Amino acid sequence: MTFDIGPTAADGAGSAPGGGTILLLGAGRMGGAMLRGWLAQGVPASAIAVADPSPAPDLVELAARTGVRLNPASGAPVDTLVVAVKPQMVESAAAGVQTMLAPHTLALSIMAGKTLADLRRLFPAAGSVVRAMPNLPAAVGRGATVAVAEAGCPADRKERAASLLTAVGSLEWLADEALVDAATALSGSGPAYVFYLVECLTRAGVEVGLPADVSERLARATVEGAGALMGATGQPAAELRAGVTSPGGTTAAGLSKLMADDHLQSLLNATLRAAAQRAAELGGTGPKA
Ligand SMILES: NC(=O)C1=CN([C@@H]2O[C@H](COP(=O)(O)OP(=O)(O)OC[C@H]3O[C@@H](n4cnc5c(N)ncnc54)[C@H](O)[C@@H]3O)[C@@H](O)[C@H]2O)C=CC1
Ligand SMILES: O=C(O)[C@@H]1CCC=N1
Repeated sequence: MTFDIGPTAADGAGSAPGGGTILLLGAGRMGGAMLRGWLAQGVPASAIAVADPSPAPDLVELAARTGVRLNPASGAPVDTLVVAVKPQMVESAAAGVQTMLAPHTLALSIMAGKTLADLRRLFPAAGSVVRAMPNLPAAVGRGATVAVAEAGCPADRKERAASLLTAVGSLEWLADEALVDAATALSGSGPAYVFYLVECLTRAGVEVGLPADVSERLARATVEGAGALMGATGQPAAELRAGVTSPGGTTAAGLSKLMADDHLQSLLNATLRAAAQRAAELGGTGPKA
């Protein structure tokens, strides 16, 4: 059985984002979010196949409903291979897709830590490789992604990568691959820091007397609303903060604790350093755990 998912970009296939055939290797939280974004942006389901040995029930349902191929037998090369497995899994996952790589194939990775050199070693027959780092808000079309292409990557391959990445949010191309681990620490991992802030605000609300359920609703709505306001106005964060802070008021009293001695800044500096360091460790053949 061949891996028959329609015409290839080399055949002049499709004007949909991404164009040509796509194999998504790993469709968990991030891969699944990207898949949903592509479908929402009009990438034909018939052009997409997913390889995942343990697909979640909602992914199985999505594939059945849309016609995305789930775990078809391997065969003919694809135009774009999107690598969305855990970095610790990629050595074994890569072995199964070697026959789907050809000079017209773009290997687009979203794995933390794995470098362009790693990708070149893992997918030697792919014509081009691009390393990207999206984040989980891609699930609602609000991802923030950075990407870097290997030297000499043709413009049309970068455009193909860009169309798949911008289907789920914003994209910044980085000229220096060394910055990807830093961006991973900030925007890749960043949503978790924000969710933790909501958890902490909830507990702090309880500490000052609010019922837990009220506190959680208020904490969530505050972070959602502040983010939406920042997005809608485009104003600098410091300006927006000043707008909340009446001289001698409650916010100034609260911030006098939050901003004291730059504790939070130091903590975030250490947080990003640790995350970037971990990204660096995940590169190469990487640790197993
Ligand atoms: N979760 C996040 O917020 C972000 C994750 N990433 C990157 O995305 C990648 C995936 O992360 P998640 O989606 O969070 O993980 P996940 O665990 O939700 O998904 C990984 C998927 O890979 C599948 N898988 C395992 N072995 C496989 C194999 N041999 N062949 C094909 N599929 C296989 C699993 O069944 C699972 O569905 C990682 O490399 C991570 O660094 C990047 C940005 C953000
Ligand atoms: O925690 C991780 O390794 C992945 C990469 C960025 C967000 N999640």
